[in-house]
Amino acid sequence: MNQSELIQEAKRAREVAYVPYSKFPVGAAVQTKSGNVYIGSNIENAAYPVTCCAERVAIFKAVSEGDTEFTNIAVVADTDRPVPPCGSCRQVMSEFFKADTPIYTTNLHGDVKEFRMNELLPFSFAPSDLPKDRE
Ligand SMILES: O=c1ccn([C@H]2C[C@H](O)[C@@H](CO)O2)c(=O)[nH]1
Ligand SMILES: [Zn+2]
Repeated sequence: MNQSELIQEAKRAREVAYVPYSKFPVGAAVQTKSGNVYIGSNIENAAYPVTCCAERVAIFKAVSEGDTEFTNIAVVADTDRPVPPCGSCRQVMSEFFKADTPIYTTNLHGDVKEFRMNELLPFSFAPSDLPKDRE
């Protein structure tokens, strides 16, 4: 799936966002090496902090299917500039994405800004930072 098709999938996900509190729907679509595409939308909760962002829903759907090798992701919201993924989602992306994995951020005006993983979260805490001598 090419960039514009992936963005279309993210827009489709945005349509089913569960956002009764913020009324701010976000959509994401992530693609894996196996060629599968997983879509996610933000899912809010009356206990507000329990909310999960669209990006993490999409990534967790893939990982929960054993599909953990990602090639790219698209994120869309109705923002003036292409919507920047939050810090928590960047950390989750960094667990699975390579340093050069493309992240397409966009909005409903058709603005697209492409980043690499290491641009969105440089000097990230990584699995390799954990101590190795733990049982
Ligand atoms: O990149 C982003 C930024 C925000 N949100 C969600 C979280 C919350 O439901 C709403 C407002 O922050 O948007 C996402 O899903 N992705
Ligand atoms: Zn987020």
